[in-house]
Amino acid sequence: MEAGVACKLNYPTWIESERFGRNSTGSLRFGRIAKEEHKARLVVLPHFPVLTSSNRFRSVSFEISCSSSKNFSASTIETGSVHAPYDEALVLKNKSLEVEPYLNGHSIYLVGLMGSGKTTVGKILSNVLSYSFCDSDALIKQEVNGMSVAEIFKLHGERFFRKKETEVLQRLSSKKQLVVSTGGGAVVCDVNWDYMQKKGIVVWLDVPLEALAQRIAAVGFKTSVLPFGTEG
Ligand SMILES: Nc1ncnc2c1ncn2[C@@H]1O[C@H](COP(=O)(O)OP(=O)(O)O)[C@@H](O)[C@H]1O
Ligand SMILES: O=C(O)C1=C[C@@H](OP(=O)(O)O)[C@@H](O)[C@H](O)C1
Repeated sequence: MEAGVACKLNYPTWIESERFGRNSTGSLRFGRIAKEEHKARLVVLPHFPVLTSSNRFRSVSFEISCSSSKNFSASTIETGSVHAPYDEALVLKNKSLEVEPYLNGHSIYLVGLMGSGKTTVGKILSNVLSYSFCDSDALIKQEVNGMSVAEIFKLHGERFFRKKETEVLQRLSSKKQLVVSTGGGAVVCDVNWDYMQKKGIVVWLDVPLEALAQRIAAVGFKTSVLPFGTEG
């Protein structure tokens, strides 16, 4: 199974480390379609030391493991460390440029919980890679006359929203050179994975829950409230 492509995307979360203690690590997991009949999953686990005001540069260690399907246990294929400049966006930009030659135009689907940074990271990535940025929630809203996600859930129910979400991902799956910020719940539907991995690479922004809570609290639930337990 092709595992030669080991992408090293670091997604630092040291901003959270400052606020929430000294154990935060950032991790970035993404899948790479090795061949049509196989799906490879590469997992990149960068480990970030905590930001200290004195040092501009820190060594960021990472571990890359690879498995040939969802079920096989991943084996570590590479570990190492990079000297990361402090600017988070710059780290992301530099790593994106490093990864770009391996992408072969594959779209990138960012998944993760609400507040994990799918939109923020997605816009930086699309800019650096000269890809088009898409927000699946925004595409769904366009189809329902600009109604907010909360209004869609309230008026039509979650089942309606999930159906629209799958239709949007199906349409995007035939396109290349996209960076797609998916909705936090897109991963709950298996067929969405098939569409995202058809011509794309799925990247999971795995942010510590404490940091997520702070971010969502800072922007307020009104932006993308999810009336849990509603069925449409
Ligand atoms: N790496 C980060 N460190 C700190 N705050 C972040 C980071 N990435 C995103 N945020 C903030 O978290 C909030 C949610 O980010 P957003 O990109 O909208 O997440 P999502 O699209 O996954 O819901 C925003 O206020 C954003 O500025
Ligand atoms: O977690 C979820 O199920 C949802 C997250 C939201 O997207 P964001 O993750 O972009 O907020 C939005 O798709 C909707 O409220 C459903």
